[in-house]
Amino acid sequence: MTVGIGVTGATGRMGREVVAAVADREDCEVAFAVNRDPDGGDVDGVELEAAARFDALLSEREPDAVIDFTGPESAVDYARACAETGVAFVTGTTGFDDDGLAALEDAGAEVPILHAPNFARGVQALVNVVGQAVRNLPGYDVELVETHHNGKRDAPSGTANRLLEEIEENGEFAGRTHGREGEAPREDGEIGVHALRAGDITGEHEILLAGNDEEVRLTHRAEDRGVFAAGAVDAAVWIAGRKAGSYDFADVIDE
Ligand SMILES: NC(=O)C1=CN([C@@H]2O[C@H](COP(=O)(O)OP(=O)(O)OC[C@H]3O[C@@H](n4cnc5c(N)ncnc54)[C@H](OP(=O)(O)O)[C@@H]3O)[C@@H](O)[C@H]2O)C=CC1
Ligand SMILES: O=C(O)C1=N[C@H](C(=O)O)C[C@H](O)C1
Repeated sequence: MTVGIGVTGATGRMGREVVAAVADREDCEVAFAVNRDPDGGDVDGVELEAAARFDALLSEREPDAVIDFTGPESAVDYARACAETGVAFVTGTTGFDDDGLAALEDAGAEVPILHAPNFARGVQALVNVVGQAVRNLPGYDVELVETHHNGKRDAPSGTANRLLEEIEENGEFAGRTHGREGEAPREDGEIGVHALRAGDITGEHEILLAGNDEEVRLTHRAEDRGVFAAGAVDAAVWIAGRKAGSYDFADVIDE
């Protein structure tokens, strides 16, 4: 079976990668690719359609899944449209507020929804090991540094927030300190969080644990956005045809 995939934000940094990743595989095909101002253009030879026609395209082309890397507002709109038409929805978009996350959860009651802040398999491995490191090193100072390109909207990154949740679940901490300035000595138990934005850096996350005259640095560096696109396409192929529910990238990897 060939999995038909609709792509949103198709002219974005990630949308382009997703179209290319789908085209590279034999088990799926692009059902449609939308952006807000298609202007007769294409991505990798795939004709662009107007995002305003998204709902109509779901009915006309009947994709098995949609892959979305856009912004939190549009991702929620796209998820709702998929829920109404019975199409599975995979989103790598980050920066959702609580209402946005709740809207994705609601859509998951109608169709399969998979939301992951990072589709790199190495990041999933990092999430798994960071909890163990924190458990093994109680009382060590923890700092997280994430570095991304200068066009990124949200900070800290979705991945950083996921890693912070894992850190907090596995140790006793006083809270997060976002950057430091002026008279700002480190408080016991705080987790320092630092977001760097420069150039076209794909995405780096480092957790530093220090104490007891030693330091541990756990680092993931994505060298190409293709790694995220490949994971998202794996997720779309995996989710197509599944029952309604809210899924995670760990479900794809662990199966
Ligand atoms: N989970 C993961 O592995 C990864 C997640 N991301 C996340 O993916 C998202 C997109 O990142 P990136 O590709 O770099 O961003 P870009 O800004 O390069 O692209 C975003 C695309 O989304 C579209 N878009 C934005 N807002 C709207 C809207 N209101 N309605 C319709 N379309 C909209 C834009 O479309 P148009 O061209 O029409 O303006 C644009 O093509 C971010 O949230 C980022 O954090 C990024 C990389 C990996
Ligand atoms: O915006 C990006 O580029 C990325 N965003 C994701 C995030 O916010 O964690 C994942 C990746 O690091 C790239």
